[in-house]
Amino acid sequence: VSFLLFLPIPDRNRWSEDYQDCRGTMQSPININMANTIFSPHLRAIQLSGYSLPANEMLKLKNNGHTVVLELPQSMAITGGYAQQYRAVQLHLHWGATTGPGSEHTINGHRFSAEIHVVHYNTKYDSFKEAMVQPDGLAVLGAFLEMGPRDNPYYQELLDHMQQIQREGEEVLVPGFNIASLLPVNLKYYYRYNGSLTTPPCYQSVRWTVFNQTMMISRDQMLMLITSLRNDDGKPLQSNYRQTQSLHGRTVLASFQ
Ligand SMILES: NS(=O)(=O)c1c(F)c(F)c(SCCc2ccc(C(=O)O)cc2)c(F)c1NC1CCCCCCC1
Ligand SMILES: [Zn+2]
Repeated sequence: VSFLLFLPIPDRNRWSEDYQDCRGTMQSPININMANTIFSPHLRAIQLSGYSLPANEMLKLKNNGHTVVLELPQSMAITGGYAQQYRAVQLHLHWGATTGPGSEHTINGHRFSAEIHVVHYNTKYDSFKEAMVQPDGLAVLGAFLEMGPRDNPYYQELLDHMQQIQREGEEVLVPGFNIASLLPVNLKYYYRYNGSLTTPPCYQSVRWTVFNQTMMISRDQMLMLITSLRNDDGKPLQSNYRQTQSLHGRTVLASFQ
């Protein structure tokens, strides 16, 4: 038994892949091969409630060293498109660098410029912390961002403040706005699969929705996103996406044909 004393004890603060769930068989992100998705007519349009926040509701925007996180009130909820109701926790982004794109999910092997994740927890659990270890505990809405000819005024609500949180740990308060404007207008067309958090502890507790419609922001806005933040080493916070994981036989459903 004495050799057990010499086993390395994982450092709880190290966001590394030595958490056992990170080596599980239901990991995210994944490549979505459109030819292998299954059309499911019972997948209803996603319904959002309470997403339009008044300007006097201030939200915390934080550089946590890995991404930019906007904390969200639990008054925001998913009320359609899932079997149960989910309440919002936070949203954050994944992006690349000037050398290449940075979405987490890929479609037919194509990586998009960036990806937004809006994280929610199942209200059948008392708290997010309790929910995030349950198989039906979390719902994350994901949408791809691409570069287009015009500035996106809704993403500008976040990008306006990135210069104020350049260093890890810095945070700023931003006025509320309609968070639904960060997601596609059409919430009917999406992919659905069971997966995980894409960062340690990699809990396999996420019912993923990846929208088919892509959001457009301008080239200048994308540059702002990929050049504003520094990580805990003071280096540019870029390409903060995890490699795609094996499906291990999982099926990806599509709400459209
Ligand atoms: N794609 S994702 O949803 O898995 C995801 C990532 F890929 C992420 F990379 C992140 S950020 C990395 C995890 C982290 C690090 C520091 C802090 C802090 O100092 O407060 C907090 C979290 C990140 F925050 C999230 N989402 C989080 C999952 C991690 C822990 C619970 C918080 C809610 C959702
Ligand atoms: Zn994410």
